[in-house]
Amino acid sequence: MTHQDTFLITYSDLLTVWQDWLDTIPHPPLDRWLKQRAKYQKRYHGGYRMAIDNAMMDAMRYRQLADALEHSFQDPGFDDWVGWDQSWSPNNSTEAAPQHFWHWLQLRSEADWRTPEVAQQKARREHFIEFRQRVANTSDNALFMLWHGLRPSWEPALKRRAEKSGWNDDTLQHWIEQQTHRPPLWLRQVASQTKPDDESLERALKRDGVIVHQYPVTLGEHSYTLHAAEGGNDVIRSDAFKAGKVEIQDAASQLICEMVDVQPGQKIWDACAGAGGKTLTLASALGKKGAVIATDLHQYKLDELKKRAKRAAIANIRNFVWDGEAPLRLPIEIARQQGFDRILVDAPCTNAGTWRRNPDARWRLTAENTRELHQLQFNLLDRAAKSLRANGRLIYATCSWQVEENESVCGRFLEANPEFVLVQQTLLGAPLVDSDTMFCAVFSKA
Ligand SMILES: C[S@@+](CC[C@H](N)C(=O)[O-])C[C@H]1O[C@@H](n2cnc3c(N)ncnc32)[C@H](O)[C@@H]1O
Repeated sequence: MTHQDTFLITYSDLLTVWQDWLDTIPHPPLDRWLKQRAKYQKRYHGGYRMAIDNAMMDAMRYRQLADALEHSFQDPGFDDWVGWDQSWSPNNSTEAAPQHFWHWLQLRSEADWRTPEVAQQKARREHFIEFRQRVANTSDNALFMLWHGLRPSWEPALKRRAEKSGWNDDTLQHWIEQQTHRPPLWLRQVASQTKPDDESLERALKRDGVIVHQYPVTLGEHSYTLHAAEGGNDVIRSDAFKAGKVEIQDAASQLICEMVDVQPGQKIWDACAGAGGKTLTLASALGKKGAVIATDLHQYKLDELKKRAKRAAIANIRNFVWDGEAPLRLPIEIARQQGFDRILVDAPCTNAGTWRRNPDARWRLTAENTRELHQLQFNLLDRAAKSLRANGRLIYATCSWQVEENESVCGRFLEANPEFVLVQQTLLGAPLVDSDTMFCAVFSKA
């Protein structure tokens, strides 16, 4: 049963929340905006708030498709979706009037919203069924992508991804289908540095009514057991979470940390640490020996990292701002050992691999933005690399599937830094795992 089944959303609420979001310029990330909004809109709480949030996420996924359905309803033979996409913009779409927009969305997401009758309702429903049939029978990737909430003009970039990762047509289609729904909430057990772990994650969370499932994942020659919460909404209210025994971290992020291959006693630099999702994982993998230096462009993110480290009782993290404009001035103990043993560059990116959780991020993807990020990613990797000691490992990661942000950056880096060798580069997460899609490359230095 979905939340829409239980909490019937009124049309006026759908319109109000959506219009408020459209009027908030520049558009903030939708999930953060919804969370903020819920603080002062007390009317939307509990299950009703979740139903509204889900409706907004669906609207975000299928906003282009709703316009396409309206367009093809007015012009039934139309099929040049790549051409149509080029003149479509999420910021000035004029195709579907609000009542039609929500009608198409309701059909696509099979939701039980209380929307009003629309003119030609029967003909519209028939058109929708016929369109869905066309998608089921099509070999046209552009139409298939449109139906699953992806812009048809991204097809060449996705094809490049499929080629690089050796995906066949079924794998590509599976990845496209995955983009229509959220992955589960992935969890990581935090190894305490002060107390031995006395119980499993499953048992600790079960007391608070959260069911945890185990998933075996193989990465190269290694096998790992990852955990995901069923439903997941109660995790942050659980005692285990409050006591810092469990962190929420996507499966692909956890696999990136595995690829860092932390060994006790090492000195690690997490160069784009943000609020420290990966820093905490690396620091707890070190145990009591070794240290992580966490840097980021933004102090406020590092402040959040400090709070999280305190909650998890992790003491071997130092942090300060690094803006990536020049190589890092090495702290004295790192200079003494002639550089870090491991450097992770978890670079800023388009976040194209996180569209399942953040459907709004897809409408911010542009070729220009990708080009600018490619340059920034290369600069950060190239400058961070200067701080690695001989025989150390440099790890480059993004949460994007785009070749231009990943393999292309790595290729350019190798050309500029012949003392480095590429050990491995791979996409992590979806389509193989039900999670976000990320990229990770490991370099060693002679
Ligand atoms: C992908 S996020 C890092 C996520 C983080 N590692 C985690 O696991 O939660 C990229 C980070 O790079 C930072 N960043 C952006 N531009 C930067 C720059 N020029 N120098 C250093 N960090 C930068 C951003 O503030 C952001 O926190």
